[in-house]
Amino acid sequence: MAAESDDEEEERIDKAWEDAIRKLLPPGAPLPDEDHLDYSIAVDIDGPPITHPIPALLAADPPPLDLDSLSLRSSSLFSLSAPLSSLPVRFSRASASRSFDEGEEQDNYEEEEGELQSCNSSSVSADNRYENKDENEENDNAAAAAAAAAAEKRRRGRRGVCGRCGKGNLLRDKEGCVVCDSRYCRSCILKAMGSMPEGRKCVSCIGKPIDESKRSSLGKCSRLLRKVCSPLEVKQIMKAERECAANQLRPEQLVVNGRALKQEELGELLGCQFAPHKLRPARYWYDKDSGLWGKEGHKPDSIISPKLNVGGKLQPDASNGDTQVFINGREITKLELRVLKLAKVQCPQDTHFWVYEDGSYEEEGQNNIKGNIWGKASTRFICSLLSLPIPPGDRYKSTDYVPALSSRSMPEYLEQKRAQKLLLLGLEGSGTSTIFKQAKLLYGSKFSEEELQDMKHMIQSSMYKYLGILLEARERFEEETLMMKKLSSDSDVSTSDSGETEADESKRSIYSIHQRLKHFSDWLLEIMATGDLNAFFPAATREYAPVVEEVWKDPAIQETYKRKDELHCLHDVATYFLDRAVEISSNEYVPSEKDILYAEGITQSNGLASIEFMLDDQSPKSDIYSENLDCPPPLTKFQLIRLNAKGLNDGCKWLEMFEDIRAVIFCVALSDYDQMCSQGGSGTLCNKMLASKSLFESVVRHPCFRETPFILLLNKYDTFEEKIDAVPLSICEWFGDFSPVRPHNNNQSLAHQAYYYVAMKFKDLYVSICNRKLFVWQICARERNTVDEAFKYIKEVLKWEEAKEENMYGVGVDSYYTTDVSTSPYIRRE
Ligand SMILES: Nc1nc2c(ncn2[C@@H]2O[C@H](COP(=O)(O)OP(=O)(O)OP(=O)(O)O)[C@@H](O)[C@H]2O)c(=O)[nH]1
Ligand SMILES: [Mg+2]
Repeated sequence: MAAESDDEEEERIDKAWEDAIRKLLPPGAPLPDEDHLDYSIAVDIDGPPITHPIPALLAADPPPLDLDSLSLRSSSLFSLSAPLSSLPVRFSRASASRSFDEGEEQDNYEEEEGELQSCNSSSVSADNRYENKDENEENDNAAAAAAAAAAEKRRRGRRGVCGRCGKGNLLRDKEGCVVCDSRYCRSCILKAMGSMPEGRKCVSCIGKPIDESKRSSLGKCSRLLRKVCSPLEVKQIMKAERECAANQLRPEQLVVNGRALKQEELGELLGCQFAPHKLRPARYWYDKDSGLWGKEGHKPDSIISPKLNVGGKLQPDASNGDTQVFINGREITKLELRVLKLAKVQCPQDTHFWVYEDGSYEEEGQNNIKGNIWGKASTRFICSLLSLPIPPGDRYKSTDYVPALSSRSMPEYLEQKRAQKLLLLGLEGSGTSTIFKQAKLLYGSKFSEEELQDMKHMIQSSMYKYLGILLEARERFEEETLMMKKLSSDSDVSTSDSGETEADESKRSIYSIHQRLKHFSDWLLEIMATGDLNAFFPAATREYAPVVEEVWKDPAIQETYKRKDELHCLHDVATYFLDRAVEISSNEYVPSEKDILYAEGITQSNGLASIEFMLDDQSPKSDIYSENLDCPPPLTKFQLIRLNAKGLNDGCKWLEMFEDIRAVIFCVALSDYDQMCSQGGSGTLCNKMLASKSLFESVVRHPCFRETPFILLLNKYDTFEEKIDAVPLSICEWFGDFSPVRPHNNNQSLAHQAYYYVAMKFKDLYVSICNRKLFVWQICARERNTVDEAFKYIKEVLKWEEAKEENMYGVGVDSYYTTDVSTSPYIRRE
């Protein structure tokens, strides 16, 4: 092993870092405190290439910083111009990801996190994932004590410095001990950890149990270790870290059905075909007959191999259910009951079911199999949405399932791996379905024949809907105009000679259409009034296509369309589709990708939609590598669930159905700031941005999301940019204090300043509600690459949050909130 760094190199790196930051700041501005580096608003916009020389951050290994390759342009950094020097540095993590040396940046990121949490000593716990107090008390064992000692050490020590030499800063690669979390710089790691017979542990920690919060990182090598050890050494160290006796879960750390396991039970549990994944020291319940498995006091978490001889007897209150419906003696939870009802299982109170491992069930004592709970695809879909388990493999399909004790194959393992759920929400028209469809096109499967057919009907129906809105408005405008005409002609009555032609003329206006089209119009409006549009179309689509085209081209309708800003329900895609009425109406029409993206909605019913996809876990920002350096990066499974705005009515009741949401992605259309929509049943008009704000608030306040990170996607930047010069942002009363810096004082465009201001308004609102950090990203959902970038950012945020949860890096939350909007230079100060 060879440690090459020395003090001079350290100093040089510090200096290079400072230089790089200084270049991003206006001349003379002070360097921001490391605590104030903030990655939570992301911008990625075009701008002139950087003109200053590129600093060589890291000279030899890895390669030097290459700003040119990064699209990190001077204009993509906001809040860095002269009047902003008081602000913390903020820049896009995605842009940054392309700007910094990978490992360096990832560690910076983690270290910053680590930094932040240490300010909040109360937040440090052995494992903040444990959900109940009892568990914490139970787990008050050596590992927890070690973690507490480590936390104390972190609190005492100066942040970011090496635990041995005391040098360095937050931004430098460091490696931590898996027992006490002391962190060492490149120069000291080998001296502090020796030959690492049990993996990354200080010499004094060898033999001690690991800090449980680090279990998931066992065997995952960091970049720093790869710098100081050869690949073979890294492999051996990682193997030892995973496999050595001191680092294994101990049987007494697992309590199943109220009894701590014995060594042989632990062996049976870990060696079975469908073992519980991510086992941690905790109390679990296990239903041996069905294989259902969960944390004590909670709903089932997975279905593992049945009939294992582990733990005590399953208790009725194991999952804390209160439904008076029992499965194999356990009172089930409300969520399970809901699924049973959706699966059409009759379950009045005091029903006791026996459920077998394949999902077949019978009422206790009746000896008569009534059906299979998981037999229907719709039930499995609902289970997957509600984070309830379904039997692994095809168990629910066959009754002759024979548990095999070995041969756990990789695909089965992957199938069991739980998808990370992302809930996508937003006001109607904010762009959620466009994002959903982009994700499907980017990462999922192609649209099937059936989906395309559905999309085609959706587009055809929408086309008639747009036409109906226009025809209705035309009638109104015609009436208004004729009324005005009449009023003025009444006042001119003494001077005019009344004649027949004039009387006719007084019944016509620019909004009048030909009598033939009028019949069609009346008929269509009548159908729309009965709410029967979808039932009638698209069957009649082809027949009426020529009339639709004629109506659309009629001057009266074109005049009406000119006043589209007054038609709040008319979407701007109306012209995109109406211009092609005949083509779209034909039998042969197949929607193009562009049509699919421009169409409103995902399916005709446009309700709940969900897709699963895998994203590779490796990112330019990550320094976690699997032990096998040659194997492809691990994949993370995501489930994107899109709930449309209608599903959020009724006080967001639907949201209760979603547990285990890893992140809420809230979408807001930036261009909504001057738009109106009708609110609730009353039909009163309300500014759309304010409606978004109030929806956002109610979702953030929802008890289900108390611990869930939020990512705000500010969409439709393209339309926003187009209109911001003509329509002041302050037209929306929430943005009344927007005060842009004049262009000659500042090289940020007005749209850019306004975007930043809106982001800060939402961040500030979020902090005021839940005192947490809101992550913000800008997109144009119709442009695929911006959605791709957004998902990369979301993936990073999740990793960041995970690192925080696992309490790996000793972090505090306070300095997140230095982004107080009152410091924004774009706000007028009285
Ligand atoms: N100009 C522009 N249009 C966009 C953008 N994102 C979405 N749209 C369009 O806005 C319209 C509405 O977007 P949707 O994705 O259907 O909005 P939604 O949130 O699903 O709303 P509902 O389905 O109506 O509840 C569609 O025509 C999209 O093509 C964008 O970034 N820029
Ligand atoms: Mg839509």
